[in-house]
Amino acid sequence: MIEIAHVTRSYGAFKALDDASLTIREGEFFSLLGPSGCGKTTLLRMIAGFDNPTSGSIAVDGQEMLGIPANRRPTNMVFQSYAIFPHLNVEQNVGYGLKRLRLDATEEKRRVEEALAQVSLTGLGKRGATELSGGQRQRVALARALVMRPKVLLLDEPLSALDKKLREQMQVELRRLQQAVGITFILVTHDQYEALAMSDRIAVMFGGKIAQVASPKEIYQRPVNRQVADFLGGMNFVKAEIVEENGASMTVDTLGFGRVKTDKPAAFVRNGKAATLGIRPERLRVLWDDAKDKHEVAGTVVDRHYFGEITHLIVDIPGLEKPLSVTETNNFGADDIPVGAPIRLAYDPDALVAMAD
Ligand SMILES: Nc1ncnc2c1ncn2[C@@H]1O[C@H](COP(=O)(O)OP(=O)(O)OP(=O)(O)O)[C@@H](O)[C@H]1O
Repeated sequence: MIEIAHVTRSYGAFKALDDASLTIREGEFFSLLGPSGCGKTTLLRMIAGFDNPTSGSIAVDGQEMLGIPANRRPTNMVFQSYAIFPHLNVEQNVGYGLKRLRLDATEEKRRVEEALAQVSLTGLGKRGATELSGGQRQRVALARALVMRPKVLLLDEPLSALDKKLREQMQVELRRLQQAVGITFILVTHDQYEALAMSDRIAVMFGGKIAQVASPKEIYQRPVNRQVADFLGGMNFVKAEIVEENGASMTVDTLGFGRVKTDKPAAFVRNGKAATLGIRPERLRVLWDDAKDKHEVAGTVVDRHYFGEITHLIVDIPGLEKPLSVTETNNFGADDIPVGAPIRLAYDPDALVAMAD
């Protein structure tokens, strides 16, 4: 278990990390997600021991890490630029860190073999480091970290140099590997899909602060504020006025959707009677012909964008400040709905989430 408590890292007056607190559980695949410059790499480097907090503490399994050099910590880092040694072969690259442990030759060989098998590189041990594809180099870098049997593996944008197909394949593999070896993985990424696809939990960061920590589904469906909602994909925002609050739910009035009862997230910050409701574009469904739904809004299609398997419809709803963005599959012909056509959209009130502005 990793306990990050009130960690701040200042560069002069600038705080790259500002009072960040976070608990990462043992065996968890945890991602630090946020835009460039939000402080995620800074945090990862401090866990690794390559940098020190200006204040605050970082503990692994109850042991304070401050003052412990990187090579004495139960962590190991895989870098974005894999930094494998070009003059060594795969085996030598993977076994490099083991030299320090002075294992006997058989044991060293066994551990290298084991690490190569974990990343599906069995048989490639004698290959030169320069005779590998990008994906294979990435695996060597992973094996080189795993061979040290760290308690925590730290990954700094490890897939960003790979093309899209390979990246998606490696995401699945990394996730499978993490489950197989059972050690804690902490991944730094600015790619929301990568974080959603791989993680048990995600911390979303902005400007040196942690905005939300939750499961991928919770982060996507119940973002605590507009910034988190926006970063995780498209979101329609609707102005609302709170009529009644009742524990975890509340009733709000909107001009476009009328009066609706919605969930109130635990972290909801009250700002008088005003609130913002969010609904993801794919949670609005086109109602065809005479189909009826208990919850529907009616409007006019003002724009249409074709994306092959899906169509994006922009729908003007009377009373709403901004038109709604709707994602519909093309199974039923959403790609043929003409601009200017009247349209009705069904929604599930559960898909409307209240958030702080
Ligand atoms: N040595 C340094 N001196 C001054 N400022 C720094 C230093 N290192 C990092 N920063 C600043 O701290 C902030 C956080 O940097 P960090 O590398 O953690 O961001 P990041 O979220 O990982 O972004 P990226 O995805 O671009 O790497 C940035 O604004 C960066 O410019």
